[in-house]
Amino acid sequence: MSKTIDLTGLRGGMVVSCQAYPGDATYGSEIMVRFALAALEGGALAIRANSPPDISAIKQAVKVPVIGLWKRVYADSDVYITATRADAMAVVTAGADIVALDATARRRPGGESLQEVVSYLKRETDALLMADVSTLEEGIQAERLGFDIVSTTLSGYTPYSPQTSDPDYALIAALSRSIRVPVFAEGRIHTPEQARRCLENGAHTVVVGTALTRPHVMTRKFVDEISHVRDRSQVERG
Ligand SMILES: CC(=O)N[C@H](C=O)[C@@H](O)[C@H](O)[C@H](O)COP(=O)(O)O
Repeated sequence: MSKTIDLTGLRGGMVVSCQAYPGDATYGSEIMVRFALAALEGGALAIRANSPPDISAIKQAVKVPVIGLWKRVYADSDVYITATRADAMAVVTAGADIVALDATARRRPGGESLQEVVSYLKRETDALLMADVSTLEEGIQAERLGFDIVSTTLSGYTPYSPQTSDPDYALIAALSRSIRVPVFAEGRIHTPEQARRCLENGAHTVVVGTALTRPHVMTRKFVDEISHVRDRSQVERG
């Protein structure tokens, strides 16, 4: 699959992000493939995945578009989602149809500029480019640089964007009014109602991760919520 991917096929639909970190009980490419297959059974139209091994395993198991990224920590930069040209190329080589990259204006590892990375990928690959942004300005700039999709992924994860527990509906709406490329709503979408509200605010497609593919995080949310009641009833019982 290459640039022939028709993004209109994803309009109004859902992407499931299948990611786990070393140490998670769900860590490992085989399990990510299972999550991806389950997502497709449920009607997801594409998969988002992290790291070349997971991308390649999922690509072999599914026919839908795969959005790939590679999260890596660099000592000289806060950028960690497909931070370098080399990381982006590894994602493409693993088979991603769409490469997601941090598209903030922050300094990148080794001082590479976002513009250089985008120009290089446009010249050397057929993959579509998805800009993970945290503000309206970053989204507008990403469209100017030639990104094919802008996603609200990083809202709440840069120090200068709103830190909320909800999806950033305001950013989704502002981007949808201001740019022509498809706007994906991503980040803290935990319920079907929230996903629907993202679309009602202008999102082209919604991306859901944690609520579906990080069961330990969701379990913790339940446990934390009910623990207040349990603590109270224990105090009352003496
Ligand atoms: C900020 C960051 O690093 N986001 C990552 C991007 O790939 C993933 O950890 C998220 O799971 C993904 O964006 C989906 O969001 P949520 O898991 O909230 O549904």
